Amino acid sequence: MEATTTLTLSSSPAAAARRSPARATISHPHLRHYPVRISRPRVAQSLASRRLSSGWRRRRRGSGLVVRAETFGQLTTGLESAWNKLRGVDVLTKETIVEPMRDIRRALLEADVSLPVVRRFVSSVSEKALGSDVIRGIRPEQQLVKIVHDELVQLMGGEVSDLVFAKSGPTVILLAGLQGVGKTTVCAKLAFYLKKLGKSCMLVAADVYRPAAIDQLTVLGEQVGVPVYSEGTAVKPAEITKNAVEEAKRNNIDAIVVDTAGRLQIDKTMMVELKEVKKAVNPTEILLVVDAMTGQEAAALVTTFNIEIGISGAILTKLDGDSRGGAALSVKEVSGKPIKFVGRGERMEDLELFYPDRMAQRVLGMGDVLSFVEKAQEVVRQEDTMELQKKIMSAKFDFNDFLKQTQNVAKMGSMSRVIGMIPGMNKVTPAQIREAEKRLAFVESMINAMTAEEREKPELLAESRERRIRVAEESEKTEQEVSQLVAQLFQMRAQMKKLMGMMQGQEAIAGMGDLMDSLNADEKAPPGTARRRRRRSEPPRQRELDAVGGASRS
Ligand SMILES: Nc1nc2c(ncn2[C@@H]2O[C@H](COP(=O)(O)OP(=O)(O)OP(=O)(O)O)[C@@H](O)[C@H]2O)c(=O)[nH]1
Repeated sequence: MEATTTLTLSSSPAAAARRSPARATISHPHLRHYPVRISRPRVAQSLASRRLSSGWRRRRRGSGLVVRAETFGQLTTGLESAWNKLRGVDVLTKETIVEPMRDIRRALLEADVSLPVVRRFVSSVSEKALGSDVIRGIRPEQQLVKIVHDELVQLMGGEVSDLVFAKSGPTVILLAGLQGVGKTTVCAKLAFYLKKLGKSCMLVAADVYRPAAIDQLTVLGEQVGVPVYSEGTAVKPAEITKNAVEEAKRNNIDAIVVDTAGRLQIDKTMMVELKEVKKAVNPTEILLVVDAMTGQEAAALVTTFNIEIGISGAILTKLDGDSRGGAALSVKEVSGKPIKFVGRGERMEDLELFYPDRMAQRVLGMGDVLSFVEKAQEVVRQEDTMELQKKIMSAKFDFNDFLKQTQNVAKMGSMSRVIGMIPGMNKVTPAQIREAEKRLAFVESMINAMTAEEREKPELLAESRERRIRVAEESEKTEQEVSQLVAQLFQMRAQMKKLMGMMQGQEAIAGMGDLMDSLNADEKAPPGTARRRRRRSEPPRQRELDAVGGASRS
């Protein structure tokens, strides 16, 4: 059964002249889940009140983190109160997430995301928050930031949706959109983008109702250095576009971008005209240009155009303005069509591919926390911990584990930027971490020179000087250095027992500090010193130490 759309428009000519909002109620079977109320985009308002943000604003939060916020300042702040509600909370539970979820819901609604989208989002975040594992060293609020980030990415379509190019013949990109949304500017920006990709391009003036639009396109074409195809205002847009495709073929042009007429509101003539162009040239891409400042209305518009003519995606303009975020967050979810590009200013280079991941980071303004959580997840896998715990319990911590742990500490080094954020880690200085990274290369070469058996049974090395000499020769280190490494492993076994007690919660990361001490300890100490120091802490097995100590002396 073919779907039908009913548009009920109510706007007096006088009101239209004043550009007051025209209301349109869409009823369509596909919109069952997303009842939307469309009002004509607040074009005049958005143009008049455009307050361009001055780029990134840096703010320092109470937590001591440097947080960045861009256009979605209000949304970012709203979400921030959700994280704040988790201060002092140890774990995410049904009870502890009630308040933060309420804040997230409020923040999204205030950002003009439609209610059904917000409901689904909040329920999905709650589910993930309750089902998430406790990760050592990560505070509940940091965990929630990460969950919300991942959900935002999904909400916006997950992956970047790049332009599609025709397999043969010129790629035809048809642009549609209401008046004043930035369509003509986008035409030129796209041409600029295509040129950067090394594609030849031509602009097509198919807005036959406004001679000024043709002039504007001609000027912009000159600005970006691409030809503009025009047949004036007397020919039908479908005809012009068809002829333009032929012209592009003759001149071996890779892509054409077609500028069509914008209207103050969705009307039948506009849709019919677009359908005719579509039928005449079968465009590779049909992109609807929408104004980000219109919030969820932008998402509803994309839905309507998709139902009416079938589009391949949307371009969101004026994201540098007062956008609250609703459009960027809702378009994909509501319409099923991806946002392909975003406009962030009036210059030709201000058009970028839409990356859901980057956008989510911008919304949250917490890139640092996110990369920290990701890195910590990578470094401190729970399974690894369990495995390590078992090994320590059975005193089987060997050179393979030693290497893994050393690598982990070095990995943490790459995040020394956020070191202060890690509970218990602030006592480890970035300089120490850098030292650990250097040490890793040193240690790795010796461990690589060991046989698999020696790595698993360090006792073999402790008991045999020949083995140590062989490892030293193969790794181009001194025998003394190898002896020291072996001694260090046994020392670590002893210290690991201490670490075990701290394996749960934040304390475990603090244990990394001990690990660091252990790695750095005795590094420059002469053989034998390690032994004395060790006696002060928990002593490892005497036989092992004697063997290594003896080896050092021998
Ligand atoms: N700040 C900002 N302004 C933009 C952006 N894109 C377009 N504009 C401005 O928006 C105004 C309208 O852009 P046009 O390209 O003329 O819009 P249009 O959709 O072609 O309008 P009609 O031709 O009337 O249908 C111009 O002043 C553009 O410079 C953007 O991403 N950011």
